[in-house]
Amino acid sequence: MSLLEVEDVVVRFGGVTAVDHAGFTAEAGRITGLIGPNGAGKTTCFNVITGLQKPNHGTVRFDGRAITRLPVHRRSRRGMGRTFQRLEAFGSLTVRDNVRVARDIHRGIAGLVRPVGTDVDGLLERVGIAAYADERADSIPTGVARLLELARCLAGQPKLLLLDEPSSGLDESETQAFGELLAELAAEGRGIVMVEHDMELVMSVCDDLHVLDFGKVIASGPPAVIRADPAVQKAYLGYADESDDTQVLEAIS
Ligand SMILES: Nc1ncnc2c1ncn2[C@@H]1O[C@H](COP(=O)(O)OP(=O)(O)OP(=O)(O)O)[C@@H](O)[C@H]1O
Repeated sequence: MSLLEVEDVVVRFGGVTAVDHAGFTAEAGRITGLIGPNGAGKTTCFNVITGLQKPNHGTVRFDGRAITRLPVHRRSRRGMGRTFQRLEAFGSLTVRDNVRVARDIHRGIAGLVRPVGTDVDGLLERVGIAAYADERADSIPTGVARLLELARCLAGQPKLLLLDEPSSGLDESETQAFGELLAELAAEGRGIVMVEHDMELVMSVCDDLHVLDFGKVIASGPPAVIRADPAVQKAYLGYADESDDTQVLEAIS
């Protein structure tokens, strides 16, 4: 049994079929990449998994149970954590208080009455931003803010982490350090699924990849297999003139 199972999911927006009978899995202890050209349906899949988007058809199973009809907060309680491409921290709070609030909210009423659980300063150390603990979140560099997003997500002690464009705004050395941190977090048993355009990061850090094109999963497998898959190369080659995907051509060819 996989930690996450997405089965035959369809999402339509009027005449647009954003996700077209897509199915894929993600395992505990592994990093799974969801990749594909712009508009392929990656974010819509994330929204279906986390409960922000109701599918027209299909099932999502998490940790052995169907969650397709559960609201966002109940999926979160069951151990699903998500970061967003747009940074979501509270700007007027310090970095430490942002993580503290995330932890206490996750614990619900119990968290507000008796705020114990995740060691906030330990978490800041863990992701490498302890030096910024007392800074306001709206004054920190983007690279630190990305790590703060991750710390806020980890504060809920998720079994599955869903990361939407986590390396966006990071420079090369920050991206490399981030990849190493993700590998450590997965090695501790968490499942990680990420949507990411930085193909160098994807190819170096992911254990498994699923490639979406026009809402369909056109290939699944380890990075070496995906890189050599003619259908994947064709899907990206069709978008060769779009700057975002230029890197993909370099990475997969
Ligand atoms: N709320 C919406 N209403 C109408 N169409 C939508 C909506 N959300 C997404 N779409 C369309 O669904 C398709 C898939 O979009 P989605 O954002 O899931 O793709 P993506 O792979 O995440 O793209 P990107 O890499 O550019 O973020 C696109 O054609 C998009 O225009």
